[in-house]
Amino acid sequence: MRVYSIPMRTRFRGITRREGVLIQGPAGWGEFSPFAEYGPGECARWLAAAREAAHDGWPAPLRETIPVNVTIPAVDPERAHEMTRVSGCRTAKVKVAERGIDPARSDAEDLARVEAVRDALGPDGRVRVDVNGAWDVDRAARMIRRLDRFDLEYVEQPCATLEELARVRRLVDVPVAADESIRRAEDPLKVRAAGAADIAVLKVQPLGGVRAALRVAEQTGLPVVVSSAVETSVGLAAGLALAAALPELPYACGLATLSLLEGDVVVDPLVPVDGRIPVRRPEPDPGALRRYEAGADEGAGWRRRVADAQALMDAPPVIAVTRGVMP
Ligand SMILES: O=C(O)CCC(=O)c1ccccc1C(=O)O
Ligand SMILES: [Mg+2]
Repeated sequence: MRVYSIPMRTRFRGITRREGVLIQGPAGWGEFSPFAEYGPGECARWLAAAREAAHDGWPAPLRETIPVNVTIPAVDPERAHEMTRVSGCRTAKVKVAERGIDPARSDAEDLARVEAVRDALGPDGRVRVDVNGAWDVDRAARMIRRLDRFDLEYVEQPCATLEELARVRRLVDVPVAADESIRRAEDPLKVRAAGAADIAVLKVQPLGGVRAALRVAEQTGLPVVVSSAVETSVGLAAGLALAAALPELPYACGLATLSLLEGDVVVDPLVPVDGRIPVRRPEPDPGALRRYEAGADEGAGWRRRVADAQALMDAPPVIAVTRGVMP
């Protein structure tokens, strides 16, 4: 087990270093990198994904390369333009509604950032925005209409609840994608029943592995966008395996996130070439693992997190009988 700590190039979700654990098993390496605010219950699913990678491997791929979007954090318009241009991607996902700033200023900055990204891509590029649930229904309807001046492919998680997503979906023409409503929900399948989304954003670690995510894809019946949790190439490889195994892949995936990190644990990172990432599984490099090895305190904290998640996974499922959603 190796614990890594890699500085972020750009602040993302309020974090400036990405940390996690890499485990090795007979099938290869797996990544366990839940964000700091996730408790043991959620972490157990992230650990199941790492165990699948290390012990079972993944279903056979149906495609050799995966089209991807560049991910643009809440940066100024000049930086957003530059990041889009150098990515080589023809689809961009722009983060909007950054927390902790005054809404009027945030709305103006979001419009300027999306305008810059549209300018960098030209008229045939695709632009989607990710709100991470920050808007209420009125602000969502108003902002989606204003941002759609720059022609939006879809809007990801405009509001926090399923009920709000369903209302926004009826108010605007831009398709709605659900992310947190799937990845942090007790029952990811409620999204479809609620009529809350046109598209499902699926992430391997929060859903408990490639096979678990494939089951969610099948059961929601919605078109899927595979996205990363901002992982090293070890974690990204699992996302590529999911994208490669899906029967249909109509959208570019959010797997081009390595450029948000200052480095990686492999020597041949999973980065896009002409907007696509080849489906492969690079091995961690001993030198890179040493370079980004976490300090003793962080290492001890992560070992404890793994042990806590492990204990929960091995314990008998106390609530399984009342849930009725077990596969
Ligand atoms: O989808 C992408 O383009 C990149 C991944 C991404 O945005 C993300 C990464 C880590 C945590 C949350 C999110 C998110 O989609 O909200
Ligand atoms: Mg999202």
